[in-house]
Amino acid sequence: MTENQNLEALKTPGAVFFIFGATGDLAKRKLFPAIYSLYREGKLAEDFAVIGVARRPRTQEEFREDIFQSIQEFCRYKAEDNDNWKTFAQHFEYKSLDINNVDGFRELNEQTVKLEKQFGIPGNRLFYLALAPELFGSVSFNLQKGGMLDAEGWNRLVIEKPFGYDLKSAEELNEQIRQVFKEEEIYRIDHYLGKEMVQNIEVIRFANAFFEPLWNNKHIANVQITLSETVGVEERGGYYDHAGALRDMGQNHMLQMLTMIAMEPPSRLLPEDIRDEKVKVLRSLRPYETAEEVKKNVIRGQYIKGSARGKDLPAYREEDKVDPNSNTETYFAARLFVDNFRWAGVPFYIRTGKRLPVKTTEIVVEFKSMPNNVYLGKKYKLEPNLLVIRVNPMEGIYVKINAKKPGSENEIEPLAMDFCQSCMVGINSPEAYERLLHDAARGESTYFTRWDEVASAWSFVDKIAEAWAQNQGDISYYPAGSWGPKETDELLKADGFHWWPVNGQEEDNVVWQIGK
Ligand SMILES: NC(=O)C1=CN([C@@H]2O[C@H](COP(=O)(O)OP(=O)(O)OC[C@H]3O[C@@H](n4cnc5c(N)ncnc54)[C@H](OP(=O)(O)O)[C@@H]3O)[C@@H](O)[C@H]2O)C=CC1
Ligand SMILES: O=C1O[C@H](COP(=O)(O)O)[C@@H](O)[C@H](O)[C@H]1O
Repeated sequence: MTENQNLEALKTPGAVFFIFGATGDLAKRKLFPAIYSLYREGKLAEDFAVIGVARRPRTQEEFREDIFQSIQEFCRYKAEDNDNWKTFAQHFEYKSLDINNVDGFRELNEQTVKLEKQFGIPGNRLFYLALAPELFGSVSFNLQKGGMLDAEGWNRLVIEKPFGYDLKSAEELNEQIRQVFKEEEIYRIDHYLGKEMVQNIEVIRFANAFFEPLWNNKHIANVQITLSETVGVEERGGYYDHAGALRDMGQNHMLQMLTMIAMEPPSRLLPEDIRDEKVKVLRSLRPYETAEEVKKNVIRGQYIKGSARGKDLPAYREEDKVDPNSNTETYFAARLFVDNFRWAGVPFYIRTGKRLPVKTTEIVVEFKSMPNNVYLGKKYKLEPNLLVIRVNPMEGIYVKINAKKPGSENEIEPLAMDFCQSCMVGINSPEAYERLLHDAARGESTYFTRWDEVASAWSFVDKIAEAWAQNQGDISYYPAGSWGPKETDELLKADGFHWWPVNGQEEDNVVWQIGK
C-alpha cells in the first residue's frame, strides 16, 4: 500500500460529531484534543463538523476559544493562531440545550442540516454522550423525537462509562437506549481498549511462535495485572464514593485486559468474532457465590492519611464530597480463575487502587519454572521467565530470561530483553480517545464493549459487591502512598507466588529491573 492509499484507508467518512457535555471535563481533556489530532494527522478531512451541546450559554466565539485552550493544554499537537487554526475552528458550533427539551433538538436538527450543506457531509451523525449515564435514555429518546435520526447517512451512539451501577441498572439503561438505537449502532467506550499496548496484546499473542504454544496452564504459572494510580479521587468524590474501585476499574478496564490475555484466538479478525471470544472468557470466570469465597479471594482497602514524595496526603474519608464514614473501597485485589481447558488452575491476580506509590498499568505473565531436579535447575536457583506488557504510562514489553553472567565461568543471572516503545515513539503514540473516536466514526467496533460483555462483567462483579454490602466490616486500611493492604501479598503467598515489582517500584534486590 502506498502512503496515499494508507491515508485514504484511515480517512474518517464525512460526519457531524455531536459532543453532548461539551462544557465538561471529558470534552475538554480528551475529546477536543482527540479531534484536533485526527485533523492534524489527515484522518479527518474538511467534510466534518462538530456541534458541542450543553446547557450553559456560550457564543460560537467563546466555544471556539474553549477548544483552542483545551488543545493548547491537553493535545499532543499545539494549535497556532493562524489561518490553519481558523479553518479548523470554523467546523465547530455550539448549541445551548437542556437535553430534556425536545424542541431544542428540533432546532439542533436545523443547525445540523445547515452544517451538513456547508461542509458537504452526507448525513452521517455520531452522538458522543459525555454526560452522566442517567441522561443517556432521555438523550436517545429526544434525538429520535427531534428528528435527529432521520438523515440519510448512518447514526452512531458513543457512550461513556460507567454503564450502570450493577447488572439491573445496566439492563434498564440498555433497554432505554435499545428502544432507539440498534446494538451495532452503539459504541460503549472502555478507554483501556483504546490503549496501544492493550491492542498489542492480540498481536504479541497471535503473531509470535514462541508465545502462543506456551499460552496455557501447562506453561503459565500465573498472570498478574496491576493498575496502580497515585491520584486520589480529585474532583470526582461524589461519583467515586458511590462507585468504588471494583465498579470504577474492576468491572471494566481490569476485566477487559484479562479477557485480552485469556481469550482464544478468534477464527477471523472481525469485531464480532473477537468479541465472541472475549465474552466466553467472562462467562468462564469462576463466580464467587458465598461471602467466604469472596473473603478468601478478594481484598478491599481504603486509604487513610499518608504521604508520598515528601507530601502529606489526606485520608479518603476527608476528601471532598466523600462521606466521612464511607466504607467505599479505593483499592481491591483479587485472585480469579478462568475455568476452561486452557486456563484451569492458573490464578489471575488483579489489583488496582488510588493513592499508591506509582502510576502504572502492567501485565506480568509468569511462566512455570524449569524442573529443578535436572541439570541447571539442580545447581542454581533459576528465576521464572516473565513476559511483561507495560501498558501505561510507559509502553513496551520485556521478557525476563535466565542467561550466563557475562564473564563468569558458570554463574546464571536473570536478564531483561526490553522493548521500550515509548522511548521510540514517545508522545506521538495516539491517545486512547483519539483511536476510539476514529474507530467509531469508521464503524470499527472491535475495541468497544458489546452488551453481553458488559452484562457478564456485571454479573461477576455484582456477587462480590453483594458480599461486601452484607459485611461492611471486612475492609482493610492502607496509608496513602503505600502499596495497599498487606493481605494482598498473602493472597499470592498462599499459592507460592509474589507480586513482581512494577516499573518504578523501588526494590533493592531486583537486578533485572530496567536501569538497575
Ligand atoms: N472526566 C473523565 O475523565 C471521565 C469521565 N467519564 C464519564 O464521562 C461522562 C462525563 O464526565 P465529565 O465530563 O467528567 O463530567 P462533567 O460534570 O465535567 O460534565 C458534564 C457535562 O454534562 C452537561 N450537562 C449536565 N446536565 C445536562 C443537561 N441536562 N443537558 C445538557 N447538558 C448537561 C454539563 O454542561 P452544563 O452544566 O453546561 O449543562 C457538562 O458539559 C460521565 O459519565 C463520566 O462518568 C468517564 C471516564 C473518564
Ligand atoms: O476510567 C477511569 O480511568 C482512570 C484511569 O485511567 P488512565 O488512563 O489514566 O489509567 C481512573 O483514574 C478513573 O477513576 C476511572 O474512572
